[in-house]
Amino acid sequence: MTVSPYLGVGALTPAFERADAAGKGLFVLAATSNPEAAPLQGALLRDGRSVARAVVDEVRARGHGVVIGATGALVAVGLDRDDLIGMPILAPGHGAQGARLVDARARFGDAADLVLASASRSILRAGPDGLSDAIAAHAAEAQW
Ligand SMILES: O=c1ccn([C@@H]2O[C@H](COP(=O)(O)O)[C@@H](O)[C@H]2O)c(=O)[nH]1
Repeated sequence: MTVSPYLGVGALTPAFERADAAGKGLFVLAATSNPEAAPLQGALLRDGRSVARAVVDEVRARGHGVVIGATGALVAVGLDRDDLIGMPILAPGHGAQGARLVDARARFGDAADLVLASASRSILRAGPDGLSDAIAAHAAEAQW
């Protein structure tokens, strides 16, 4: 499940606890793929970290995953890909939003090992008859 930290990561404690009890994981929005996000998610806190970095740090401490879009530059939201190593990452933005699955390793480096790359419209628009080919083509690109 994907959840928003806008009320503070601590406010998600009941969701973390519920997920932990079920042996599941949450993805917390940290650096989303929409271009409007960067000014907010890249804003600096009093301790010098960006909002996105603080979300990543707090979610890592709780043992869950983050949403890191595949589109904009990580540096624009105060992130380095090495900050993400070892965390489950849900990465939307592939396909219709412009990011290419073949670029995931270059974008995420060693953090790519735990990237769950998502693409929806670029597969669905193939329609029922083209769906399996579209999935196969995307899967072929997603070899990192
Ligand atoms: O940062 C984010 C977080 C969520 N989404 C959602 O993912 C899918 C993307 O669909 P595509 O067709 O692959 O673009 C959509 O439901 C978004 O609301 C996101 O795009 N970016």
